[in-house]
Amino acid sequence: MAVNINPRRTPLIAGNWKMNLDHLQAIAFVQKLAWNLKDANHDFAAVEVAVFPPFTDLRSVQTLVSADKLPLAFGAQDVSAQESGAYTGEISGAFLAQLECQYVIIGHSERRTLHNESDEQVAAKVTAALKHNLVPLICVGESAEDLAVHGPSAVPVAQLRAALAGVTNAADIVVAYEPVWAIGSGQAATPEQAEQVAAALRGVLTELLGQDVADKTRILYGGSVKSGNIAAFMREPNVDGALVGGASLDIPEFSSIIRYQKHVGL
Ligand SMILES: O=C(CO)COP(=O)(O)O
Repeated sequence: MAVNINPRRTPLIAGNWKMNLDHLQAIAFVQKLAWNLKDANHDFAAVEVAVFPPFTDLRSVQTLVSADKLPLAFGAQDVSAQESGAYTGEISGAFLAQLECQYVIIGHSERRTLHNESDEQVAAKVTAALKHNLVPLICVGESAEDLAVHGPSAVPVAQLRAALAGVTNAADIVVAYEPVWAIGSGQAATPEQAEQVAAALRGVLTELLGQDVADKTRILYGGSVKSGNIAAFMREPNVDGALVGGASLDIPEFSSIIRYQKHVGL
């Protein structure tokens, strides 16, 4: 099996906390995670680590990361397509940039399904993120029904095409392939399935943004990632990391996922 050694793409292990951990819990969590990784001599340049707390935690996380110079990236779980104004409950990319967020998750399946987010809204949010130099972490993925009807790649490919509608070829983006049926189900995709879709997504990047951008853009797999299955995903040539939900809330488990190279000797 191929080992992921593309030198242009630093693997990224990202923790999507969803609606978990308040700002006080976030401080304790991030501190412990950083200590745990430091104790384990984690090489952050070799495998980047990012956390995605709820909006209300971001200021606390920013303060901690900055004061203690923690080598952790962080971002928000969503962003408004709007800049400012009468949009009750929305959060501008300008505010996230002020909080030194590096990333923002856009188009997570929970936003698409629970909040009816359309491909057009996802594209507008991607444009808004890039405007503020936030790296959009664009989520795509098929439902179980899509999988049965269209196979694994069709819907994620169409979603990525739509999300990139306003993107020019200089953009720094991250793509996450998260099959809806694998999220929170304990039933991850097989590494082969993830690779097949990731390769198709890289084809879309090549077509729309050019070879150079496609070569350096990280494509993550998400959906029931655990310490026990991460290494097999990371062996796939087009899988450059993981977007981890439930397992990112358990420090030893998340740390073990981040340190996947250690326990498989990659
Ligand atoms: O939705 C996810 C990350 O964004 C995946 O969640 P789980 O890792 O809990 O399956």
